[in-house]
Amino acid sequence: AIYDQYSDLPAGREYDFVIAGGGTAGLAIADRLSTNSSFRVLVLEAGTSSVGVFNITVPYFSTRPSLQFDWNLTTTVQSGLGDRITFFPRGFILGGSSSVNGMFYTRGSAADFDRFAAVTGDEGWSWDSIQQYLALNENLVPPATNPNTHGEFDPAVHFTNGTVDVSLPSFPQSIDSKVLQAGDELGGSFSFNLDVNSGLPLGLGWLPRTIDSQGRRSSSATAYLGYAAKNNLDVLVNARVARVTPTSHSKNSASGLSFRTVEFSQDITNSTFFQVTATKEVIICGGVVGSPQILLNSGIGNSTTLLAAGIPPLVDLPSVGQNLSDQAFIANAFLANTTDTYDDINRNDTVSNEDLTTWLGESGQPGDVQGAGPLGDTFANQISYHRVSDELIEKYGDFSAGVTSPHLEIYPGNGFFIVPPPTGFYMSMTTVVVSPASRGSITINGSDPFAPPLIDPAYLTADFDIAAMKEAIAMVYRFFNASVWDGYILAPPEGLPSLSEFFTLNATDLDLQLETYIRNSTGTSAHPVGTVAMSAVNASYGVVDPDLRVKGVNGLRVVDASVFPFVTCSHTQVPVYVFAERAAKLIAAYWQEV
Ligand SMILES: Cc1cc2nc3c(=O)[nH]c(=O)nc-3n(C[C@H](O)[C@H](O)[C@H](O)COP(=O)(O)OP(=O)(O)OC[C@H]3O[C@@H](n4cnc5c(N)ncnc54)[C@H](O)[C@@H]3O)c2cc1C
Repeated sequence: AIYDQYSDLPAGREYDFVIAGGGTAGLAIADRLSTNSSFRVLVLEAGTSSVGVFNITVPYFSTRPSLQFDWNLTTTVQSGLGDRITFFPRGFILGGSSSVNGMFYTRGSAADFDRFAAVTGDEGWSWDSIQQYLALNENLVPPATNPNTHGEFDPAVHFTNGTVDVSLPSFPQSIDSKVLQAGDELGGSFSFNLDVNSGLPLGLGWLPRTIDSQGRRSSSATAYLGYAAKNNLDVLVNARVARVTPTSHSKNSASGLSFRTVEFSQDITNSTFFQVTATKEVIICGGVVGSPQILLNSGIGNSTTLLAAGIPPLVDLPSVGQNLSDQAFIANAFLANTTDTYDDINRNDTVSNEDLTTWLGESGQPGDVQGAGPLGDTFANQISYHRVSDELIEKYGDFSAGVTSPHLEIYPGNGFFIVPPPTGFYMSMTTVVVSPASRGSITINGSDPFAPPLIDPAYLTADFDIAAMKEAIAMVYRFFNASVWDGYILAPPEGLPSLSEFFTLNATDLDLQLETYIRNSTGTSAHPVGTVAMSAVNASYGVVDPDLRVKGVNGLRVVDASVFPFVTCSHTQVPVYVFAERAAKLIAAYWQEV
């Protein structure tokens, strides 16, 4: 069951597994482990319950982020972004970021997973090996209102028996046919790809999303946890983990320490802590920020910096918090010659209310909706993936996972991204550097376990990243050069040249304009990874081994986006589910054997 107060948990209960963080990975693991009725599982989630939260159920409302369900973190001053600080969204609710994300279903490339296998020396992370976990996770269903999706995906690469509902777009956008026509006309890297989730994502294709057949968000909370009906699974919300502490000595690990006790608080304004000890393992699933923060608070990290922060170092693992990789993102909004966009939904209550009535359907009951109309869908119907030019690769090297893996993602949106200006109708062409070279870090800010950490994604600090973003924006202009857009685009985003000027400006002026625009406009794609990176068993760097056990200690694993050594070329929820599914298997197998 889901509990608000520690005192409400069943008295005297012992737990085999304590999971710190009830997010995307945490709830998937909790569900899988608790299918074994002899395992007793406790999840500690810092945020609130997701049960009955209407706004996160309606897919399009993901464009109206609710600060109540977010950690409200910001980055440090970003030198690559003209010394700006930027918002760094993370879900603060059961389901974690899967409860607030944009619901794009993208797996990454086969090469991404093969690279994971190569750097860890564990074939179990290869593309072929992870198909079984994709199958456990994906439940491809017809979209709400059951439109014809023939030709929008390749059924041979999808799965229909998994846990999270996945569907193709349900609501046609007025730009759909133009986008596809432009791709046909231009060919090249905009050539049609029947399925960007086949492992070979290059090209332009349709975008599946984690939305169910009734047009509702399918998250780790709705799909894996449900209402937590199993009596061997307890979930405590409003429970913020401060640290893990050594429980007993063991001969089986390098440091002799076994971290099986979790210290947490239900009121971070006073320092009352509760402690709970796992008889088998603690699994940290706090995400790319929470997980390194918990480890560092526990004295697991770079001993020198821990001492400086006033924390007694217990295990010297200098990679904790390092290697932060996020994809630079710009939602380039062009003024368009139309009134048929999404813009009014987020600025005109009459339109929004009508759309909500359509989404609710005849019953008008949130639990029994039809999910029709724009609110039952997310904000993009297609997506495209591209390589940068050979010239760039020669100059800077190739930061992608391989030649069939992209550096850039571009996707059209039928409106201004998130909240539009009061007037005007827009078409967005979002550009993302999906294989960044920049690496940043997350460090704790002193010894207060709940003080927000210092988050430095180091956006655009590597020359490759800004050069790649320039190529992405040039691709957008080439895209709009297709004849199907004649007269459709009226004006560029502020700071960019008009469609015709772009091709006539001299190279130096154009480059300068792009540089300024990009540094002023870039923010997070919300896909950070890498701060508790996995590495080969004997590697001199990294934090967890290929089985996701924290190196050099006993009883402690980390499973979430923080363990990816590289960001996949995709949005990151599907890879997180893959890691959670495999981790659950590894954990269950380990404890069944011993
Ligand atoms: C706004 C947004 C939009 C996104 N859009 C997409 C998209 O469209 N498609 C896609 O594939 N990916 C998307 N992503 C990325 C994707 O959702 C994340 O990569 C993924 O959900 C991360 O999973 P996780 O398990 O690593 O972390 P989370 O899901 O964030 O889970 C971490 C959990 O741990 C909890 N926690 C943290 N610290 C503590 C602590 N000290 N004590 C207790 N609990 C703690 C958090 O509250 C949270 O519930 C988006 C992310 C965001 C934020």
